Amino acid sequence: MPSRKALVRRPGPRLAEGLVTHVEREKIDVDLALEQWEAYTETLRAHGWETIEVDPADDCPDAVFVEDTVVMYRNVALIARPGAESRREETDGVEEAVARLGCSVNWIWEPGTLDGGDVLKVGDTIYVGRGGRTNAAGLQQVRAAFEPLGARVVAVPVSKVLHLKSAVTALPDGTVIGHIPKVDRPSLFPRFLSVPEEAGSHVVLLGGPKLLMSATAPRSAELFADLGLEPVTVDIGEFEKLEGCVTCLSVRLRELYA
Ligand SMILES: NC(=O)NCCC[C@H](N)C(=O)O
Repeated sequence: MPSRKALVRRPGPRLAEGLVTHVEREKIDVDLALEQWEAYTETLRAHGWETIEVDPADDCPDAVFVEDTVVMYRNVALIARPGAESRREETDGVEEAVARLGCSVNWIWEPGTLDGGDVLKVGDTIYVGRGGRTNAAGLQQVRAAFEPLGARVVAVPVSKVLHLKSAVTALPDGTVIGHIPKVDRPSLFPRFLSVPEEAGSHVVLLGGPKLLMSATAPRSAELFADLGLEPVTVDIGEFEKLEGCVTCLSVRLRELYA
């Protein structure tokens, strides 16, 4: 049976010091962030996902954005090497967590850098964003790790947002969605649907027609509902102030066979 496990990592006390690159810094309410994180993880569980908490990394302000630390393809966990120095130590606990789950573990090595947020999988196509956090060596290492397993790696320029998945994600049928002003090259995707709000570009596939998305994109949610999908919304406002989105707060492990 394919698994339905999701790695998550609770926000630490230094969350407010998290990095901001493309947005103005705003004040973070750490208690509210924790409440939002609890509600996010509860929503995953309510939709059949077993959440597995990675050990906290309280010295790392951005550790809650666990997606950036590892990329899963089949049962292989490729441990990232974050593009921002301040995030490098976040991978330690993640390495242990995936090894404990029985994943085969591989690593991005220096001089490669890669943030998991730059990797979008659509079936066996793996889009890798080449932008502020992921360099050419990192991209090449993703090819070396996953192409022998049957993946096709497609490089995508990213200049307008932090990560590839800040610009685009995909619907259950593989259609890539994005808010045009934030997408460098929509023509790289075989099927592309534009959405009316930036936060509407970010969906986590919960299974079947259900899409987890931010409450700040009501018009995009309406568009998805009109297409027969079922948006499930969460408030992640405190994380959005740090350029986080619904995708970056978890890593779903869908292809582990227990
Ligand atoms: N995958 C993601 O979208 N991650 C968000 C990371 C936000 C964090 N403040 C950072 O700049 O690294």
